[in-house]
Formats: sequence, C-alpha cells, structure tokens
Amino acid sequence: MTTLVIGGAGYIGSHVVRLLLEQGQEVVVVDNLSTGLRSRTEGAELIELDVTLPEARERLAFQMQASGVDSVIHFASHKQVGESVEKPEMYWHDNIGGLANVLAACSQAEVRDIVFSSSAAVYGMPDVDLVTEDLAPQPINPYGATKYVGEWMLADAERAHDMRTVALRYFNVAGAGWPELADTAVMNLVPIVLDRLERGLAPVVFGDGYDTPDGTCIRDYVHVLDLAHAHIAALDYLRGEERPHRAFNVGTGEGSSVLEVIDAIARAKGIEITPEIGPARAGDPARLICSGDRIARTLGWKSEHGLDDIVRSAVEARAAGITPDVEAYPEA
Ligand SMILES: NC(=O)c1ccc[n+]([C@@H]2O[C@H](COP(=O)([O-])OP(=O)(O)OC[C@H]3O[C@@H](n4cnc5c(N)ncnc54)[C@H](O)[C@@H]3O)[C@@H](O)[C@H]2O)c1
Ligand SMILES: O=c1ccn([C@@H]2O[C@H](COP(=O)(O)OP(=O)(O)O[C@H]3O[C@H](CO)[C@@H](O)[C@H](O)[C@H]3O)[C@@H](O)[C@H]2O)c(=O)[nH]1
Repeated sequence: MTTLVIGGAGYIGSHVVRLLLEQGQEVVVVDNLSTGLRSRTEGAELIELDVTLPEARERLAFQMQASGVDSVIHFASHKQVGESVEKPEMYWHDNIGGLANVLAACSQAEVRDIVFSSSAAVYGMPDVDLVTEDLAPQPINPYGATKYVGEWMLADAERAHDMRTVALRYFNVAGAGWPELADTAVMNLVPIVLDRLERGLAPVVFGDGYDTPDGTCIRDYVHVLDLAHAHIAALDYLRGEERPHRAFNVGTGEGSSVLEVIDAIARAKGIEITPEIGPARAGDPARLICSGDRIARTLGWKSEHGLDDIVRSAVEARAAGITPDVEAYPEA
C-alpha cells in the first residue's frame, strides 16, 4: 500500500509520514515547501509541486499511477485565520482550488481513499459545552469556510466517483512527536508563549473577562502525535466495509484555559511565569471543547497525551534547537 501525503513536509503531515514509514508503509510526499521543510521528509520520496497550479492535476495523477498510490492524505493549505480575513481570494483559490485538483487527479488515477485536514474552525462560535459533529457548521472566517466547502467537495466526489473520504476536524494542535518535526510557526498559543519567554518577554493573555472559571478562553489541546495516529485510524476505516460518517472531531474532550496552558509551560520549564493580561482578541469563542465520542466509537481512536505531555514535548523541541522558520512566517 502506498500513501500520497500532500503537505507531508509540514508540521502535522510530517508526523503522519513518520508513523507510516515506521509501520513499513510506502509513502510519497508532495509539497511545495512554502511552509514545509525538506528535512522533515527524510525516508520518503519528496516531489516538489504546487497543487494549485493548472498542471498539478495531470502531474498528481501521473505520480499516483507511477507509484501505485492507493490512498491520499491532503494537508496542504493556508491556515491563518487573520490572513484569510484579509485575503479571502487567496484562500478560495489555493485551499479550494488545490483540493479540486487533488480530487480530480484521484478520480483520473482511480484512487478512492482520501483523508482531508479539516478544522474546528468550521464550527465558528458554537455556544455549547461540548462540540459534536451533529452541530451544524457555521464558519465565521474564510479559512473555516474553505474547510467546510472542502468537506462538501468530498461528499460530491464520493457520489460522482465512488470515492471514500474522511474529514478530520482538528481542534488545537500542539506539541511534537519528534523534536525535529516540531511546529516552526509562531502562530499559536504554545509556540507564542515559548517564543516570548526566550526573548525575555511576558506572555500576553488575550482577555480574562470570559465566562469561564478563571476568565480566560478554554480550548481543547491535542498532541500532534495523537492526531497523527488518528490519520492512521482514518485510513483503516476507509479500507473497511462500514462507513457511517465522513466528518470526525479530533481532540481530547478536555478543555484547558490560557492560564492553565501557561502554568503547564511554567512547570515544564521549571520557572515562574507572570503573564500580562491584554485585551480580548476579536472572534475568540470563550470555550471550544471537542466531543470525541464519534471518533472513539467509529474509528476506535482516543488521545493518549494530556496538556503536560504536549507542553513538555514542545519545550524539549525548542531546547533541541528547533526554532521559528522566519522565511515562511516573517511575522514570527
Ligand atoms: N496546526 C493546526 O493547529 C491546525 C488546526 C486545524 C487544521 N489544520 C490543518 O492541517 C493542515 C496541516 O497544517 P500544519 O499545521 O501541518 O501546517 P503546515 O503549514 O506546517 O503544513 C502545510 C504543508 O503544506 C504545504 N503546502 C502548502 N500549500 C501547498 C501547495 N499549494 N502545494 C503543495 N504543498 C503546499 C506546505 O509547504 C507545508 O509543508 C492544514 O490543512 C491546516 O489547515 C491545522
Ligand atoms: O499570545 C496569545 C495567543 C493566544 N492566546 C489565546 O490562546 C487560545 C488559543 O489560541 P490560538 O493558539 O491562536 O488558537 P485558536 O485561535 O483557538 O485557533 C486554533 O485552533 C483552531 C481549532 O480549535 C484552528 O481552527 C485554528 O486554525 C488554530 O489556529 C485563544 O483563546 C487565544 O485567545 C492568548 O491568550 N495569547
């Protein structure tokens, strides 16, 4: 069995590539290295290709046939909420157009099994304690909208071409399964706090007036290695007979507040941290916690790592010298 991992040089994709290789599976990576790193794909064949280009469809289909690909995991996309609000056209063109090319190539090469990176961003600002997949998605930014449209495209591809697809809606991904595969973007809470501490700055909490026990926002932080295992479970599911669902939340079912994350970082580093309280960020829901019932029941997947493991692995990766990629993320 050969899996084509599109975006496999990225943070999450490279963890999945590593797991597949460890299982002795054949892996081909397609990536344009816009935010990905060649070094993360060691052991797999890497094909440099931008999947949004008009010629990508033919090249992908050729590659799928040449390598005997029977499943595709599609990670490649832009993923910055703020940027998507400023440049929605880029998100429509690249996230939706890229997926369109990938699905067309799959149809041409008769590859049926596809796993797609979706996001909890499809839900928008749900006013519930636990987010289940039955909740109607209502994305509130172009990034989330492109992910939801992507899920519709999967459904259409299933109907038109007898494909079998899964959309994994990741909650807040953090940590590192291997130090060298750590996130090099400084765009999310854990890497931002670590970065500020290294620069001698206090972390900033975006608002402490929320309706939560300590007043700061609650999120469901999932270890990237657990998330990678969810992709393996999704591939197995696609190869099985019964497939009652397409969309699955991937999280732990446990919420942690911003202050709790900062406390966990203080524990992992063995230091005291006194954060600053800044203004709330626009569009932040007070609480976003995943119900993991569906994925546990249907895919048999459950997270194994909690917040302390997540934060410790991120701290260890920084200590091993994995630093921000300033070219891919100039604002870092
Ligand atoms: N990291 C998170 O917290 C998070 C949360 C929810 C969903 N997701 C989704 O997971 C996926 C992977 O995210 P990540 O954190 O690993 O991001 P990442 O930026 O590290 O990885 C994306 C990879 O795709 C490649 N890529 C981007 N555009 C491409 C193109 N046009 N052609 C070929 N390759 C291209 C990049 O070079 C990179 O290697 C994305 O689809 C993202 O939207 C991520
Ligand atoms: O310096 C900081 C950075 C973040 N936060 C807060 O920390 C929490 C987490 O923020 P962040 O890491 O930016 O993640 P989210 O805004 O929750 O979004 C992430 O998680 C979503 C799924 O839950 C994905 O869809 C997004 O792509 C991904 O960036 C939020 O409450 C932020 O307000 C701070 O207080 N200070």
